[in-house]
Amino acid sequence: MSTQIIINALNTVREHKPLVLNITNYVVMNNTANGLLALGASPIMAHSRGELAEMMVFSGALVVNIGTLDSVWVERMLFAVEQANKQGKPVVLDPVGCGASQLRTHTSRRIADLADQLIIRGNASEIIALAGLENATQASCKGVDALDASETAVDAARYLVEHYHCNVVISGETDFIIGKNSEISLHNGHAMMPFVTGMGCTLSALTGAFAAVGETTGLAAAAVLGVAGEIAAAQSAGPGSLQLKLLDVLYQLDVDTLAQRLQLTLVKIAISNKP
Ligand SMILES: Nc1ncnc2c1ncn2[C@@H]1O[C@H](COP(=O)(O)OP(=O)(O)OP(=O)(O)O)[C@@H](O)[C@H]1O
Ligand SMILES: Cc1ncsc1CCO
Ligand SMILES: [Mg+2]
Repeated sequence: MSTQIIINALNTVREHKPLVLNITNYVVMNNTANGLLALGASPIMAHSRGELAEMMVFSGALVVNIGTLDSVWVERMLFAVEQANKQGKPVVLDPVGCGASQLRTHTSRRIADLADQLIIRGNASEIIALAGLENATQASCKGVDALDASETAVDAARYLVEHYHCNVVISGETDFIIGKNSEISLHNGHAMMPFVTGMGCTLSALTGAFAAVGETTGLAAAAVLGVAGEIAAAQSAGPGSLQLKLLDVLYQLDVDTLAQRLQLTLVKIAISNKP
């Protein structure tokens, strides 16, 4: 069932080419725009207050990535989220480096509080820091790279799902897609992937493309990037080639290869007695 949802979502993105509005960091603007194009979606990077409201009208989703934050960007991000809410559009939050500074942690929480339809995609350290649970094992967050295994962030992700009424994707060697009604672990990807900067940011951008066509769990993006990443890595001598090869593989990825390679496990499915 999950496999079919992923395939349908990829076909729909390619058919509809949704516009994804990104307020993202200086490091990854190029990677993530190219990732969206290779997937079959249409990126726009914008952060001027003078155009965000207009652009949100015809964008399918908003991706807010706090990677190179400063005071001007904080205000713009909150304004953009208000516009997304007004238009009934989903918001993907990438809380890059959450926990590394109070500014990042505080801003991530303000954005998450504000967004009506929210998906959070972060690495384990960011998810643990964002949740800030008192009994959490201390997340080690010194910068933008994860220093914790994704498994250790599952309780934090569950807390975020409840607290912000959102869906959460924890990326890492195993990705976890955590929602109110289901939890899925995904074992695709390749150990070379974290050696390319912005791989997680690309995942968040792709999450925006899928959300724009109604796949708001984050599963399809994690599955597609995981499979594309492992195929690309197998053909790459190192991170330089991987960064380029990934775009070719995303562009060429056919749904049969995707389905054959998927390694996902349904961890939990909610039992509901509601009709
Ligand atoms: N050790 C690994 N093995 C397999 N896949 C991995 C591994 N580490 C990361 N990935 C994959 O790489 C992608 C990015 O995840 P990662 O957790 O590295 O993001 P991130 O830390 O937010 O990256 P960045 O901040 O540089 O954008 C995901 O698709 C994830 O599944
Ligand atoms: C390296 C880096 N620093 C701020 S954002 C970013 C890209 C990966 O998240
Ligand atoms: Mg990241």
